[in-house]
Amino acid sequence: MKIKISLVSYLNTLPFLYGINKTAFNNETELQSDIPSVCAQKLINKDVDLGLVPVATLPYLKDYHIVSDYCIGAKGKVNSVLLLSDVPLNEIEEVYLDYQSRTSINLTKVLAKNYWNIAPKWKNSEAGYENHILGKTAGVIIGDRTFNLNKEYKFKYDLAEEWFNFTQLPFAFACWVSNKELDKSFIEEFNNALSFGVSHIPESISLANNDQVHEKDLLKYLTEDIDYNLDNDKRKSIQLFLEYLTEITD
Ligand SMILES: C=C(O[C@@H]1C=C(C(=O)O)C=C[C@H]1O)C(=O)O
Repeated sequence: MKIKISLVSYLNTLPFLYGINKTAFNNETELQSDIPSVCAQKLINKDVDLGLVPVATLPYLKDYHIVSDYCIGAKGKVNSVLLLSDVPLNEIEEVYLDYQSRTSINLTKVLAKNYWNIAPKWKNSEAGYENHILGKTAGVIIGDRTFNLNKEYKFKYDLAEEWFNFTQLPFAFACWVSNKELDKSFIEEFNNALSFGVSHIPESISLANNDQVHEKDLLKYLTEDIDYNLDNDKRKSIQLFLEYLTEITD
């Protein structure tokens, strides 16, 4: 039986995709490409065995295993997870929460409560909500859509940078998680594939099917902004974030 994998459909997963495709490994797997909130739901529902899922999903999984030393993380600015606003933090009254996100929308709540000391009204969103970010209504936007949008707003808060200023720690937005114990040899092979991809970032860009962003900017984003290593500081950061998350009720 093939192992079913859901991975995030954003440009920052190209190195992972490249690694999986370039190794013989893809014969053993069935890949599905989804927005992060759907990756999360599929892993929770057991529609897939393994996923690159938002870390905020972890408390909702009965049995979970972080199977890899790779993640979608950042130390300081990530540039693709933003709170966008026409007004500064202390004037924001409402915040649209990106329907594609699970981690960043919760990170926004954690930072609002513990670091920014603001208590705006949280609003769920659906496709097209970007057009309603206006005046005192701000919005969280993640992923590829931020590349062209962020010039349009006067205030732009980078959530990985804000988290770093708050905790002095890097952040991991998503990591590779299985909802069951997987074969050791599979995990090893899988990590080799990811490692191959992460060490071939320039080549992985050839998979991009996106005219939103120039190749040069994409290379900078994948090599300087995104940090793929799930090191000890990022693991510590995930634990700290999950602790803060238990205090978030709305
Ligand atoms: C940095 C990013 O991290 C993403 C943010 C996620 C979230 O907020 O739930 C989930 C997956 C990550 O890919 C991004 O894709 O821009």
